[in-house]
Amino acid sequence: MFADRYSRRQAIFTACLVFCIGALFQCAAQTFTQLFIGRAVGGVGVGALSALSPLYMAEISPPEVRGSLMALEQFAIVLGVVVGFWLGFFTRDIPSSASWRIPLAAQLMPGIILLVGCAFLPASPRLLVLHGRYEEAKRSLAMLRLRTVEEAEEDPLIQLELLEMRVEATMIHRTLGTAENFHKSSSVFDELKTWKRLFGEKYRDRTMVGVLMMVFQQWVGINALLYYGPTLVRSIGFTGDTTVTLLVSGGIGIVQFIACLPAIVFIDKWGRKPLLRGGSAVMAFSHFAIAVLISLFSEDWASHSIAAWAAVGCIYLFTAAYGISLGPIGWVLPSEVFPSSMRSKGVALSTASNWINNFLVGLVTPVTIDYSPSGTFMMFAVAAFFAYLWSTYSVPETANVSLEEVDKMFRSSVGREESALKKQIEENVGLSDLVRRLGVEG
Ligand SMILES: O[C@H]1[C@H](O)[C@@H](O)[C@H](O)[C@@H](O)[C@H]1O
Repeated sequence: MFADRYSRRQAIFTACLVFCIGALFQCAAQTFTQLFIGRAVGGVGVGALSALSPLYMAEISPPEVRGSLMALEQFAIVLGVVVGFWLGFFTRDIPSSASWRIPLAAQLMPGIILLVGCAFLPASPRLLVLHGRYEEAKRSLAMLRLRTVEEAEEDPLIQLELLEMRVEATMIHRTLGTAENFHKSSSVFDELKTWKRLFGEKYRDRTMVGVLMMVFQQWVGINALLYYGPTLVRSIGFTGDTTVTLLVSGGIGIVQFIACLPAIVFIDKWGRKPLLRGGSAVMAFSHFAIAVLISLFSEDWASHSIAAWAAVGCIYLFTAAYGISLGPIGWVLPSEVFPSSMRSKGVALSTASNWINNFLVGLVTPVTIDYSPSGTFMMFAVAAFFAYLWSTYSVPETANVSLEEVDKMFRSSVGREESALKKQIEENVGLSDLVRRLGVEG
């Protein structure tokens, strides 16, 4: 709500401030309750930021490199996972509260950088267009594409981007009311109505893409490995030294981090779908192999050390496959599938799905490991298999198309009347004309 009514920047700044206050509380905590309150406040900030960042990045990126730029979010998340783990690892033996205060204080560093950095973030041109502030939108887009305003006026590609945004905004204003209405504060009832639209006929498909994306991202079990790594590693035979189990599970973060790099390079070249399909297939295979190895050898790992190492290899294989597919794409796809009018709410819902499922996996995993370690890996294998089917049959390819064109992919099922209206608007704002001219010149 805040992100739509004011600006993406203000919303990011506020969420970041909340996060920093929470982090300060945590590292200065004197009692468990204070630590708990600090975690809760920090959690509110990070929850909001995890929805706001992909939303903002999708809106400012040029289509050809949007996937790579957005995959940087995953890069940053995993960098945090790795730094957090290893900082905790190295400070764990400090014989004072510094052992946990240092890792908790480390959060403040990226928090403060972002807080200061907000002053330099250009406004989202899409939101400005939606608010009817065309001149500012042009200036902001020029800045984002490293042009002066005069150059932007001459550049047909920037003009095309701006016109596409205007067409979409006009469509939205026809359905939701004027630009002023969009900007004006709405009642709780109006807000609820907009949320309800996410589940109506027109947006249901996209809502499913956003929500399911995160269901699969979580249920293939990445956080089970990150949270319960040492326990899971013990379940595949490494029962001795705690340092070994910690090191193996610490390696999971590093593999995920390294795997993110090819994702950044290939996500726009190869597209989202091939990465999702290939990644899910490899994940299903590795989890399945671990489940089989556990059920064959768990009675006597000591005399089957090769099998135990093969299982560790499969854990790393899974992590690499996840790190190049569901990990980064989970943060890319939801922001791409929604039109501007519904993007902030759609992405917020997908992000909520991420955290809710993350929480559920965290809750369920210790119980299932206790009951059956091989069954636990089988459960993740099944989730990865469904992710494969879903990415094959339900996911649209969003690589290299503008957000407005993605909108068209879904609209094709929404009806002819609307496309006729859109054509009319395209004529009115001069988009069709520009496209014709570019076609002739090209
Ligand atoms: O994309 C991220 C990443 O893969 C993290 O390691 C994981 O902890 C998050 O839950 C996930 O959303």
